[in-house]
Parts: sequence; C-alpha cells; structure tokens
Amino acid sequence: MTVVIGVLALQGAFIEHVRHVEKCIVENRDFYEKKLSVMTVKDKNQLAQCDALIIPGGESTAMSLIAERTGFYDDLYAFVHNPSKVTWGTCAGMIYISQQLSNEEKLVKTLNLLKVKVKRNAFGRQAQSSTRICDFSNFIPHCNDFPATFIRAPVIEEVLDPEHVQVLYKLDGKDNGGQELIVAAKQKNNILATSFHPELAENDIRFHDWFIREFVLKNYSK
Ligand SMILES: NC(=O)CC[C@H](N)C(=O)O
Repeated sequence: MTVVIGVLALQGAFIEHVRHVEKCIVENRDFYEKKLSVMTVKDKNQLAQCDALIIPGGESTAMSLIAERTGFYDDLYAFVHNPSKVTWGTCAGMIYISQQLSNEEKLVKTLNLLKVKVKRNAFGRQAQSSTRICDFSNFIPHCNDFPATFIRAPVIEEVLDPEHVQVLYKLDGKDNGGQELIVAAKQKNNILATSFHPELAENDIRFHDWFIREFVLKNYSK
C-alpha cells in the first residue's frame, strides 16, 4: 500500500511543497516504514486518493472563492474533518483551516477546523516578508536553525481549545493588540498549521520530513 500525500493546487505555492515532499521520498525512503507518493489536488476525485493534504500558502480569499465556485468546498470540508486524514495548512492554508479570523473574516469562508483565532497579515505592511532562523528543536529533534520564511503572514492570536490544540512555536513579543504571536500549532495528532513557508527553505527538507514521520506515517499505521 502506498500512502498518498496531496497538495491542494487551486492557487498559491503548491509546487514547492510537491518538490519538498518528493525530495523527502527520494532521500529518506529507506527510513520510512511505508511507501509514499505525492500528487497535486484540484478536484474531488484526486482528493479521494489522498491520505493527507497540504494546503499551501497563497491568498486565502482566492483559495476560498475558487473552492466555493467550483463546488469543491464540501469535499474539502469532509476530508479535513475526517479524523483518519492528516491536514497541514501553511500561511494562507493555515488561515483557510482555522475556525475564527479576527480581521477580514467576511472575505474567507474557512474550513472551520483548527480551533484557533487567526489574524491575517499580522506583521503589517513594513514587514511583509522576512526569513528568521528559528529553533524548533523542542518539537523537531536537533532542528535548532530552521530558516522560516514569513510572507504577509498570519499569526494565531488565541487558542480556542487548549485541550486539543498545542502551541509548537511562538515568536517573542506581542502584536499591537497585545496578543501572542503563535506561528506553529497542532491539533490532536493529525492537524498541523504554520504561519511560515517551510517549502521555501531551499534544499532543507527537515520540516517536511518531520511532518511525514510525525503526522502522515503515525496516523497511517494506526
Ligand atoms: N504567504 C501567504 O500565504 C500570505 C497569506 C495572505 N496574506 C492571506 O491572507 O491569505
């Protein structure tokens, strides 16, 4: 049996995710306990072949609009709410899976999955894009220097269900409303969200490798 990772390809930075997963498969396949493959997902037939789904960065308003107009929203909703499936949202993808938006909420019909409140474009105009070296070693073994790229990034301002949502990483400081700057979180063992873009870390597949091991393969072997 092959475990299939889909990358939602309605809009945004999906190719980079596909390439990172491909690189993990090529370089680490001997260490994975199952055979893996990756595919882009544009419709419900493709989604039906997947065990996990990565929702990329891009523009959450556009993603939401395309999913609604093409009638794909309900299938996506059913997939991500299925506890045996794995979902990872990056940047716009994180916005798209979240339960509440604290700003511009009328513009995005989210998948209402991740029990957090998210603020879009949280870093404002001046700091629309930056790469920060982050120490993720408290959740990814030995990964203390990961280049995390933030592009007009959202943050999680508030965890709405602390029993099921675990904060993985937050930036120092508070936003101008005094809220925390949470940029990575997981919900149960099958949902991951990051404000930044690990798929833009050139030749660095540590984040994707961890996602495959901790989320995709662990959920599959259950
Ligand atoms: N890089 C990104 O995905 C940016 C997200 C975008 N600002 C949005 O609101 O959807």
